[in-house]
Amino acid sequence: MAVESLFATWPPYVWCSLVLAIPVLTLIRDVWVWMRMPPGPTPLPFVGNKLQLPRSKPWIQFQQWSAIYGPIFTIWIGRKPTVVVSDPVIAAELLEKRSSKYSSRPRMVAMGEILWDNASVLVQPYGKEWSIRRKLLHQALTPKALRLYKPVQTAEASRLCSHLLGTPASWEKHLERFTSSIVFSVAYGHRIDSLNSKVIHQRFEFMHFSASLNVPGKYAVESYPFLKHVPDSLAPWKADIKAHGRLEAAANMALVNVVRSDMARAKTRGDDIPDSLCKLLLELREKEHIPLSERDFSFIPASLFGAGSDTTASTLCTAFLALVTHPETLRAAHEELDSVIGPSRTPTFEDESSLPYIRALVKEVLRWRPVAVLGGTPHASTEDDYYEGYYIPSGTTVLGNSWAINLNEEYYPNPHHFNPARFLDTSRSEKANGKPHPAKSGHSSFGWGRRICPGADLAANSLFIALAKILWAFDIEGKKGMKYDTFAYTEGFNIRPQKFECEIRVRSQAHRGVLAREQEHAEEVLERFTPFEE
Ligand code: HEM
Repeated sequence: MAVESLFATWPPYVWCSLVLAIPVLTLIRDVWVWMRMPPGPTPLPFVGNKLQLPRSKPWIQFQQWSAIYGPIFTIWIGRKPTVVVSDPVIAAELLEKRSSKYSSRPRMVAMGEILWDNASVLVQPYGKEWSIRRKLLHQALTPKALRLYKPVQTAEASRLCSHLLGTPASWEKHLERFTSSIVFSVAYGHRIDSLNSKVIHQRFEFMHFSASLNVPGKYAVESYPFLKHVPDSLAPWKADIKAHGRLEAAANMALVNVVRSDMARAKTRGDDIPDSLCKLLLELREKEHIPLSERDFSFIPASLFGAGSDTTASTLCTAFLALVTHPETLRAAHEELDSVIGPSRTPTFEDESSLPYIRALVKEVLRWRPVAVLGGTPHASTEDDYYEGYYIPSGTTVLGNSWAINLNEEYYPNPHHFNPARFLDTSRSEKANGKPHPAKSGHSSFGWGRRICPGADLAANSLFIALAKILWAFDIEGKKGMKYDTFAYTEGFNIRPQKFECEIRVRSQAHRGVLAREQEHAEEVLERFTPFEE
């Protein structure tokens, strides 16, 4: 008998049982997995913990759950498990020591696959395509390459001080321009003179659009990825995303072409053009085969703005909030700068090793309020694994909750107290200093293992030079009678303090004179980095 005629002879109750059996068996499988995974809030069948997740600041709820369920717990988004880690040692064990299993990203169909067509290193799954891009980024961010970028970082920091001197009330905008200009100068060898430049508007539009795709539940394609194969004519949402993707790719390629023509002019007319990440990669591309299309190649320098500008600016905003609310740290910084540098010049990178307090202050800012509050983009596992007897199936999303990790009392006693000194004397007792953190940096704000932020040293250099010069030049204090809330932060993947006002005053006329002199020198350095037009 043919199979079809066999099915046709089945009575309806067999069909009904079969239809019922699918969800029941799925549920039994889910319960079986759930029972073996790290414990967490009890999920509902098929819905998971979706209804228990707060709309606002989930990292706080996650921190509270870690107090109940332990430093590694599971939550379910529908039928997909997410393991949340709140302890730096466990994060290092999974995401670093076992990084061959935990270095992928959860699938992001709308953003990673439809918009960017898998060109962006940030959301790319672990594998060959990712490692080609990652290797190129490393090649252009080696310690030697980082030294090439220091003059522009120094000059931009002097310029930042001069802007703060002129219009202190616009301090947040000045910080944003500073980090945007560094990112563009490092990526393409062109500076940003104003946040109104076209290129900045365009980048912000791209960032807002990609962020708008990442809203849970907005696109059915995230739960049913086969929908990405529906023809564009039947899926206007998809055609719209693709159109945005084409615009972004064209803009990225246009920026690479700017550098290409700079290099051509340097060859033919001997123009003196600055070193940039894009230039280094184009030179490399001339020497060796890089298996990336023109479009895919152009996403590498472009990744610097999305990943490095807002994060660094937000960290500087946090530094201002910390200084305003912990004035004793401003006094300690002034003491160090006055004794090591004195009043007749501002600090430079050469002074870094003689300024331990400023270096500790940079680390403490990164720890105190981690901008990538949930560890940036989540990791995903690619093999089944066990941790302390708990099962972690392949395909699990793994979130390092940087908020809970960086504010973990066991490692950082009195964690909400902004105290750079905790990074100064690491030989102090565990009671005074907390348990030692597994990373050399002493915090987890740049992520973990093979996916750790490739721009960490570049960002740390920007933070150091900006804060060293600002602290040398200014008093930063709270406004009289104004109350400051150190928990008032924005929502989103990257957080920054909600807008606040503060007093920024130059420390003396002598300091003002030095700033003016150094500003002149900075303009000379920056001349080579011709600005993008407004
Ligand atoms: C204070 C500033 C910054 C912070 C706090 C920060 C933090 C992070 C974090 C937490 C991650 C995810 C790491 C992980 O998955 O384990 C990340 C990834 C990344 N960051 Fe940064 N970042 C900063 C600045 C920069 C800069 C200046 C660049 C420019 C080169 C950059 C480029 C990237 C890229 C390309 C990735 C994706 C890496 C990958 O998926 O393989 N970041 N960053």
